[in-house]
Amino acid sequence: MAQLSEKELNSMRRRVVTVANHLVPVISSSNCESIVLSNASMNDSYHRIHGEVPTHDVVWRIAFDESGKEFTDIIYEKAVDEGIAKITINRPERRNAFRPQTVKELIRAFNDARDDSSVGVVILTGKGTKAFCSGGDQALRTTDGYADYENFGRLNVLDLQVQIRRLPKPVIAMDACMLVYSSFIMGYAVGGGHVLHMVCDLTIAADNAIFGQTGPKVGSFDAGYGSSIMSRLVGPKKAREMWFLARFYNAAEAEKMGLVNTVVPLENLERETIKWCREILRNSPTAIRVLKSALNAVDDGHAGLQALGGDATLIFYGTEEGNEGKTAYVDRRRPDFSKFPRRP
Ligand SMILES: CC(C)(COP(=O)(O)OP(=O)(O)OC[C@H]1O[C@@H](n2cnc3c(N)ncnc32)[C@H](O)[C@@H]1OP(=O)(O)O)[C@@H](O)C(=O)NCCC(=O)NCCSC(=O)c1cc(O)c2ccccc2c1O
Repeated sequence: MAQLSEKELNSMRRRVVTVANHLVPVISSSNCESIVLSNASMNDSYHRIHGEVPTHDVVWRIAFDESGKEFTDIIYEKAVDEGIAKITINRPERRNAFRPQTVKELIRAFNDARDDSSVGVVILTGKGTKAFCSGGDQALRTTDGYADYENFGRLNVLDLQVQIRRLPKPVIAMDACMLVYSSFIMGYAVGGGHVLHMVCDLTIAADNAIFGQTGPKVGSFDAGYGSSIMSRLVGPKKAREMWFLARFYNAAEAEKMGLVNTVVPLENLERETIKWCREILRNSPTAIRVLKSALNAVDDGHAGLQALGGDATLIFYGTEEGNEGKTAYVDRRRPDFSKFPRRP
């Protein structure tokens, strides 16, 4: 066999490292232990230049909305010197069930996170160790939705779902739910709370999270995103199973179904979620923005095209060609587009 030159050997080594870099660390559903990437796979030029994702603890500070109003049903925080916002549903005594007020506050916080250009990723989670969110507060259900301080009902969580879907920054559901109950452990992202995590871009689940729809058991259903996005995530047959039987699924089953991105031990949940945030924040915000709208576009019809089209306009405004049109208008002269190529 012909001897390989040193150059060929180096080239082969580089190819092996490149392939290794595309291997994703596997989380075993049974024991949820991370299989750590070998050092070799981190020895490429990207990692040499960028180094490891930092693992230091986040320092959170309480945030307010643009009018400085205090929140009652949620906790809104931003990481000091990092582009991460965290929104926590704060009704642990109701398993973080939401009422209209909760949803109004969530909408204000998400609006703020969208408008704050220092924020690049938003985490949505639930307070305490027992639930991410158990959906609409059934004690406040009326004949026309959910009512707290008003004389009419609302289904305003539907507006929140749309807001998360269209937010031009990734939203990560952090399912930190754990309930130590006698000798077994469980936690809940169910009903409208389950829909909220599905609408988020990514879901990182604790190993003891529990997922499911309850609607048909309590005389309710989400025939909007709760059905269509679920069908996309888990496939039409599983979606029917989830809705018709209204069973609960553990984190390993949810991962297998494609409902969540990864499952980690509860004690690592926030650390892992922050790591994902930091990895995202290293990347081009515009690339991520356009990718989010592109990934949604085909399912979102006119609204999806509008978001993707808006991103194209946003980028075009930053070009010399786009600027020539505006400048000519302001200067009251004819625009000269002749210098711009008509690309193949
Ligand atoms: C989540 C549970 C499985 C947890 O069970 P567990 O045994 O651990 O705890 P308890 O059941 O004892 O609950 C403790 C405490 O919390 C109260 N609580 C829990 N969830 C809710 C809730 N959703 N609403 C009101 N209160 C809740 C519970 O009553 C206890 O209070 P105490 O005073 O007794 O201590 C279990 O709690 C559970 O199954 N919860 C109900 C889940 C559910 O059915 N959610 C509603 C589904 S429908 C929905 O969410 C919905 C909302 C919308 O806005 C829509 C809009 C448009 C279309 C569809 C919508 C929709 O379907």
